[in-house]
Amino acid sequence: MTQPLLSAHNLVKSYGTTQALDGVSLAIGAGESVAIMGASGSGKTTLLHTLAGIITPDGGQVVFQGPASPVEVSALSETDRSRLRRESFGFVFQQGLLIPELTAVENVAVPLMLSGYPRREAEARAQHWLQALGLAGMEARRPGELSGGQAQRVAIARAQVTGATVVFADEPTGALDSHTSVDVLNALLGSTVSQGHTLVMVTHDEGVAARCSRVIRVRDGRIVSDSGAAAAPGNPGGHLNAGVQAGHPGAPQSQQYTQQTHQTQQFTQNPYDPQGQQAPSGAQREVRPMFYGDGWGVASAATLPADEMPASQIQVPANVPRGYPLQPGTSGYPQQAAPYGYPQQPQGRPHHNGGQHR
Ligand SMILES: Nc1ncnc2c1ncn2[C@@H]1O[C@H](COP(=O)(O)OP(=O)(O)OP(=O)(O)O)[C@@H](O)[C@H]1O
Repeated sequence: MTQPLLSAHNLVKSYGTTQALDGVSLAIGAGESVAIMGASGSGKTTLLHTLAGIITPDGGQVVFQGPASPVEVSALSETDRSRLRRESFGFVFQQGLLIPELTAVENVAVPLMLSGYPRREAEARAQHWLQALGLAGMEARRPGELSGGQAQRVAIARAQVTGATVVFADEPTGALDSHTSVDVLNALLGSTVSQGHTLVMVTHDEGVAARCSRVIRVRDGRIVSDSGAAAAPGNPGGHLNAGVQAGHPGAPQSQQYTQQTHQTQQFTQNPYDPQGQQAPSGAQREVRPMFYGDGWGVASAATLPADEMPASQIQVPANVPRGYPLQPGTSGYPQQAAPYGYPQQPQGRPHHNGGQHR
């Protein structure tokens, strides 16, 4: 590994008296598939969420190598972390966490719409992804009309549609039978690492972990083994928990983001739908705010048929800043071919659409 794509430096996180992370350091390169394993309560999800900028650590740093410069994820404002998650990271969870009122194609299109793509273009890209993942003909189905494996493939399409550099998955096959698990895992690996992207996945399944290029085992909030530790920069001896040294190239002085005193945001078990958030202004009907694909979205109430849901109901709050540097198509953004027929990443910026989106 020359330059880590994502690195953690001495991460510490406590919940009350529970030490969920106790000095975790690691470095992950582009194109790696990393399985995080460990007993229940060992800190796997906390580590995944901290790497993804969902949880802010009490101590330590997470650095993401953006195309322009390294970004200290753990020091970003909540708004900038949300934008980073929305535009550079993808998420797949055990239960998919699809929006039940929306069709498959709408679910996949939402992250693009949140990034400013007009609905038609977003849905066209979403449709390509659904087809690539073997879901042609199911675009108009709602999550309740899909099998568990199909719903997970929709979730994978949603995670990939923005051209995410890193996909984080938390037990993506945990609710599936073994046959369906293989299908979903093939889809996940084929759409990420096969395109040079990175997959970081929590799993209890040794068979799933065996398909990954690297296995990290966690116990009591510490890394106890790492099959890729020797490859980590600054860790030539492969010492556990020693992944990256202080003074790493991701030092925050080249930070392009607005750094603010970050607020600790308490997430519920569903990080897509945290409590206590205010509905964005301008909502046209009764809505519930959704933290969707790590952007703000507005899902219609259950009474609103999905086919009546205009793009204008999916809005980004006014305080999301423009000019985010990590755009698909930007110099430095991976532009590798899609060897398995997966759609290419979106190119360039979306068209303006009457100011409904940023
Ligand atoms: N929001 C929270 N509030 C309080 N304690 C928490 C919270 N989230 C996690 N914990 C505790 O932190 C520790 C690590 O939790 P975490 O969910 O990261 O473990 P895990 O390895 O992913 O577990 P599992 O495999 O059961 O999902 C556990 O003891 C857990 O009870």
